[in-house]
Amino acid sequence: MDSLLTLPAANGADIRILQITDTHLFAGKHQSLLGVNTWSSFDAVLDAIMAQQRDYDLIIATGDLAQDHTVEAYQHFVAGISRLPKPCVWLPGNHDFQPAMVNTLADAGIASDKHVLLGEHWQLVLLDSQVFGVPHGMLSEYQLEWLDKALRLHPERHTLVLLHHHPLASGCTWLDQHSLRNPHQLEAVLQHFPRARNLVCGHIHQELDLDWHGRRVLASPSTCVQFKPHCTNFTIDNVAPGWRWLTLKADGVLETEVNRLQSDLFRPDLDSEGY
Ligand SMILES: Nc1ncnc2c1ncn2[C@@H]1O[C@@H]2COP(=O)(O)O[C@H]2[C@H]1O
Ligand SMILES: [Fe+2]
Repeated sequence: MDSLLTLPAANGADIRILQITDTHLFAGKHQSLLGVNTWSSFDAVLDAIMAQQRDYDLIIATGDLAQDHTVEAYQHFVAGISRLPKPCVWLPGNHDFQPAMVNTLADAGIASDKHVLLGEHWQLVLLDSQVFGVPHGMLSEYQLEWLDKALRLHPERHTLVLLHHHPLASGCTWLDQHSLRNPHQLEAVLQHFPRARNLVCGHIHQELDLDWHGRRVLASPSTCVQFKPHCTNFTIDNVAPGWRWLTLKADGVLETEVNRLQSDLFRPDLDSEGY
């Protein structure tokens, strides 16, 4: 089992987390995805987060950190995220290339732990739902067994489960063909753990807050291009890059808010038909 990271709550009992997702960085800092320079938009998001001067304990990076499989793209992620003076944990998305990702992030001292104990009352578990080479997700038997084992260690803790792929229909037909293919198996594990009530994902580049079998599933904007909610076919949204704040309260309540860049510097090419 992956090692266990333990972080104290810096501010009383509440835990505050910053989610960054789907940075889609390239080897070249000049390169763009659907008309958005992904390094510049990530950098602008980091500037805006720093300007907020909020206190927080941990950063979670929920996949698709690189678009082009290169070590250089992960080095750019490291250079950016290192501007924020907090620990970061991460999981892979469908576009990630784990041989480059694992080593580059580890070499930079970014924790590879997938089970994090947060203060006295909470824990995070980070899952790998990548099926290499395809956009949809699947949790392997290994991942499901590991999740079960991790949750059995601390069933009394309130739990946030993180994975890249959304486990339920998002309302975008074209994205729902790329969802997690075995959500029933995830549900079968989670049903034994009533305190595992909250899930956070990336992948769908939009803000969502949905009920899934009595659990809460949050999806979050990308730091680059956004997809328009409730569309049948591929549709880019003309809203700014964003990030999510989460506050985990001692009694198990989760409070959250999405923030976006105020500038309109990162407008995508709305006529693009995919990538
Ligand atoms: N036009 C399209 N139709 C369907 N899927 C697409 C299209 N363009 C891109 N995709 C895939 O949809 C995925 C959604 O988010 P990702 O960034 O993981 O990667 C995207 C691509 O793999
Ligand atoms: Fe993705």
